Amino acid sequence: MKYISTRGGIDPIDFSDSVMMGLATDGGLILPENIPTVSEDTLKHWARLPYQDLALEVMKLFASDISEELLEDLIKRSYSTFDHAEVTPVVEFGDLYILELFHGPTYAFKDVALQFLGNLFSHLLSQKGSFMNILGATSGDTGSAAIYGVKGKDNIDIFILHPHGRVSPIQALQMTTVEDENVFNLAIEGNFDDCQTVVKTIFNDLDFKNTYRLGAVNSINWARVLAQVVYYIYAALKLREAGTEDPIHFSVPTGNFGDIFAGFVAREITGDLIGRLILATNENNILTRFVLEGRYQKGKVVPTLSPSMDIQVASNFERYLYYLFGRDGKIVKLTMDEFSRTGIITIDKEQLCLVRKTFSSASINQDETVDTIRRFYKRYSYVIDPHTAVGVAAAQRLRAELPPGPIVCLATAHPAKFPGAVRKAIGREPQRPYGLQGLEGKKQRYKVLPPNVDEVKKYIKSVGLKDL
Ligand SMILES: Cc1ncc(COP(=O)(O)O)c(C=O)c1O
Ligand SMILES: N[C@@H](CCOP(=O)(O)O)C(=O)O
Repeated sequence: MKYISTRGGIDPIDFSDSVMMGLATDGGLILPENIPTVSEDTLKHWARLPYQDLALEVMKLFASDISEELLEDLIKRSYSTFDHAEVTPVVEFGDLYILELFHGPTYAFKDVALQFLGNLFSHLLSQKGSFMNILGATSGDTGSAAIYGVKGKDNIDIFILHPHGRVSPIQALQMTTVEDENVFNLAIEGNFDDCQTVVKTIFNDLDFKNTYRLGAVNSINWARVLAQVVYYIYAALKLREAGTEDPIHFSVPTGNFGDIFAGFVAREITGDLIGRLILATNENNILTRFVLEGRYQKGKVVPTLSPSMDIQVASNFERYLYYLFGRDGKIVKLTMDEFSRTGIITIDKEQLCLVRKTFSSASINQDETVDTIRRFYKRYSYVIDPHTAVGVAAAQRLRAELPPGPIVCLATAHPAKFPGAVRKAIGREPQRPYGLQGLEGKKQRYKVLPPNVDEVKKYIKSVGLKDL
């Protein structure tokens, strides 16, 4: 399998090179040259596999330059840190299913991909005898998951930008209390979009990227998306094995469009197994407006109770546009250049029809989010986090307009990461799992910086060029 850029400006490269490249050197996002599809017989075989074995089957379709033995070892090690034997179990609640994605070390779905990516980076770097400075932006969860994926590894330093004061206090502590010397937290005086813009601008400075050997942990890195494809297929096949014949719909709390794009890829691979993808947003609803109106128009970022989704410019949306625009890199490039100038992308009616065959969408406000946590708890004695609640509320609102089929809601984070929102809903904070206890007593390390590319570069330069 070879990899290309959404903007058509790179020669095809191998999986390993695409992982190291992160953002494509032409400013686009990396995608496989094609998305393989599998037969019904293969799906029947996959349905009987444990999570790790399924991950191997799916990933080997895309990582053809990595030996099966190595891939298997990376997968086994990556998921040995999870506290559930099934890695991402599916739990039934009345007419909905919850796909629990928070059993990894930092209690959010990001661990599924970042435990794997941390191990993959480490392997590729030691093979080359090389070193990498990871640069990433977070609205709360990618940061800690990436840090936990690489902390203490001696061929990697990691620089994570988070919006100062705009992630939950526990999310901030998860990042800033890590003691390993290869971890650098930058608290940016701005919002997540500012952090992401700084990171992407720095990646587009190819001299700087090469000199400082920058690597990406955000979902601009294709390996992130790939690892997330697995749990959609795993959950859908679980329901298929349990006797469901209709296509399985997924409700996905969405911000940067990485997770739901993984759902799109899973849907392409598996034919009719997966039905509609419900794109659930909070008040930062640029993507909902796109699905409803065919217009992708930047607004202002609004802080909400689901802060990890407080995003306007969705990084992976460009990957979807590539498919929507008939895999034409030139059109994608023109469209993205236009978007940089005007802040608007508009599609025609035919394209909007295509969008709506795949996606349904709803925007859920904060009162609805709190109410959903409350009602779910009252009915099932099960606490969902505010991001998951956005997905559950969207599923409940849209159910009547979907074709027949069960809905699986992605539980993207453990509720204990967002005690404030949970307290609002049920009058008490959720029980903290072991890994989130005692954070407040620990020493914090972070540097406050303005949302300024030169300041961030200066900081990286001051600590980031190791002699090997
Ligand atoms: C808990 C949680 N839910 C949902 C999302 C949205 O996912 P994505 O950015 O892949 O759309 C995020 C952030 O990525 C998150 O941290
Ligand atoms: N919500 C994310 C934002 C970054 O998204 P990514 O999937 O591109 O890493 C976060 O928690 O940081």
